[in-house]
Amino acid sequence: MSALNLSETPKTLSERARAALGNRNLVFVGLMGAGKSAIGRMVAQDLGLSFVDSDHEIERVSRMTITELFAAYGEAEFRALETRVIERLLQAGPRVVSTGGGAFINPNTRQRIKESGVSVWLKADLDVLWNRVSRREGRPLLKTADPKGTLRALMDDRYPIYAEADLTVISRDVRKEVIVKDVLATIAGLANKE
Ligand SMILES: Nc1ncnc2c1ncn2[C@@H]1O[C@H](COP(=O)(O)OP(=O)(O)OP(=O)(O)O)[C@@H](O)[C@H]1O
Ligand SMILES: O=C(O)C1=C[C@@H](O)[C@@H](O)[C@H](O)C1
Ligand SMILES: [Mg+2]
Repeated sequence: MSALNLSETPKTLSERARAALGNRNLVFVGLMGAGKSAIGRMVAQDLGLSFVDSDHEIERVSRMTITELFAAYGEAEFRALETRVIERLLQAGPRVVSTGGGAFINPNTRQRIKESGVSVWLKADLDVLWNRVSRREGRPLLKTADPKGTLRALMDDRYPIYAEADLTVISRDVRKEVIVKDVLATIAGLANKE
């Protein structure tokens, strides 16, 4: 029989995840609709860290929406701005950073994320993503004749790259709190691997 150590208070899941993260940023990557913004904000709250979303930060500094930026300057300029903004956001950690869907695809940004934090890929299947993104405008890459086909093509192109993230959590149709708990448990599990 093992002795009960009363001096050690059991840590909560959030506390264990926070300890495993240490001084590193937590960076969410994945496709549009995966839940990076929604889940990232909730995880930050549980970890007691500040939260920032790169799409929102880009809109704030440019005083334009992402749709307006794409229309006025094109995707290449948007990507250049995104790279600079994320570089800056990663410097002020530890914090939780949710990135735009294309950010991790850029090799420089991917390298910076690898250096400054723990990355979590929120991975979802096509129908989950489609269900979520088809409800809201504001995603210029999906303004095509066949947006669901475009989303499928983005999955084919990008999933091998998102797979380079440190951790993967399946984003599915369950309550957001369930996904948050999965994320925290996966981060807490890092402590056993490192
Ligand atoms: N587990 C979930 N259950 C139900 N709805 C969810 C879940 N996760 C996210 N959502 C909803 O799906 C929508 C898309 O999520 P969110 O905006 O967080 O995705 P995103 O990954 O940030 O996408 P983007 O790359 O376009 O910014 C939001 O309305 C969000 O509230
Ligand atoms: O997947 C993408 O490339 C994008 C996703 C969004 O978060 C925005 O950053 C923008 O619409 C581009
Ligand atoms: Mg988002």
